[in-house]
Amino acid sequence: MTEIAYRLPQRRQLVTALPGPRSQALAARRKAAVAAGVGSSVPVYAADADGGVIVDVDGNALIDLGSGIAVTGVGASNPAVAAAVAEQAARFTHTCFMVTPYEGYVRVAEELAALTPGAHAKRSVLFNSGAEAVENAVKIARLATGRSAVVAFDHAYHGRTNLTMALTAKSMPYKANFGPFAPEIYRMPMSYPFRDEPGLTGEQAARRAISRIETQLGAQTVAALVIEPIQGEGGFVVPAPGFLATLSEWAAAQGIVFIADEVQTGFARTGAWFACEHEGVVPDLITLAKGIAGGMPLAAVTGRADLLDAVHPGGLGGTYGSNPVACAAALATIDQMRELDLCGRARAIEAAVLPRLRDLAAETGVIGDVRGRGAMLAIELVREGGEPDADLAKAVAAEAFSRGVVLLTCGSFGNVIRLLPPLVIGDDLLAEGIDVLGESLRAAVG
Ligand SMILES: Cc1ncc(COP(=O)(O)O)c(CNCCCC(=O)O)c1O
Repeated sequence: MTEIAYRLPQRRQLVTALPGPRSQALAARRKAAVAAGVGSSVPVYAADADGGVIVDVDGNALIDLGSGIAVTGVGASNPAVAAAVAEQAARFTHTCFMVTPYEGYVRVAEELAALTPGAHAKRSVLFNSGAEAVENAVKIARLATGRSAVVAFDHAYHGRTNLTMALTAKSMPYKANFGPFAPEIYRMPMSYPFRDEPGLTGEQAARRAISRIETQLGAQTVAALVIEPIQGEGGFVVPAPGFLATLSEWAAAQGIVFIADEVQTGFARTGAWFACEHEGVVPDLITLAKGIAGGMPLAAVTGRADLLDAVHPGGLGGTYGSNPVACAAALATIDQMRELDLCGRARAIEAAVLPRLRDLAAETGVIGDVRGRGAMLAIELVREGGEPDADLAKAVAAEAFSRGVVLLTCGSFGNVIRLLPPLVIGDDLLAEGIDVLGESLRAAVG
């Protein structure tokens, strides 16, 4: 694998209490200026970041196992991405593609057509955020099918806009008191092997959902089925083999648009360009964001040309969608993913980390499930009887942070510790991060 040259020392180093004085001062200023509704996982403020390290404003170097929620796979200051951003910004930062178009958009769309699953004719439309992409994928499916019902799944997360909140399962903090929500959204049971009845196969779980759709809605009323191939915020739920393929085949037979939401799973994160590939599923539409542009805000709906071209001229767009600087970042990011073989690196991360998580499970007895693919891995923490232990997950993340590791939790029950390291993280630093996870788990369990 290509050697990576880092700009910052790839080491964990704490030089003040956490948070240090500068972070504390920033926290006070934030309180007076930033909405209280915006949360942060850690109480320190970033000053620099490179590879697997985030340096805070007090000089503390932390191991990053979050990648800004699965975004900085190529690193938070990848030199090729930074150069592409600077070069484009020096030429023009914006003309609005709906006014004066530019090549960057076209090149990104060409890349997405080539990279996403399926050899069929594809089109893309670019946006700024994952939620915007999901919103528009549903718009396209409804227009193309003339139907209005949309199916989402238990534990799903699709965004914070009104429609994507309706698609998202967990109320607090994403939906509570923000309703009423968009109509015609229907929630079906997910394949959640750890919490399903033992032995339920992926196909059986899919048939369970299909039966409810047919009984409660009627397949012919359904425009789209929206699903994350591996659920992210809902707990890194990897459906049983066959679940996605059974749903996809059934949807095709019913004229239902199969939308794979790969905002969190896309762009090498799971060890393939897209997680659908692991299950041999070719989605009709795929929504993309996060890892696409090395940290610059860009999102996309890519998929069947007949669906996307069904929309009337002017029916899709937005002022900033496909910002040219973000497009330049995306092109550089995709090149870096190829050059550094980040799909291979994600698979290597899985091979190095999953066995260690399983050892931790055997040692501690508080890990009910170890799961994930590539560099999207998780442990689900439980009490004696298997009930979710969100308090323990919180305590582990806090303990890890106190030791200089940024670790994220997730899950419908808040009891999942997730690992999302930058795909460019070095082996030694990653191993140290997992050491700290183990130390933190032991300390939290007591
Ligand atoms: C599958 C999937 N679809 C859609 C989205 C939404 O993407 P945006 O770019 O945050 O709008 C996500 C964003 N996930 C992180 C949200 C963090 C938070 O807001 O608390 C996702 O994971």
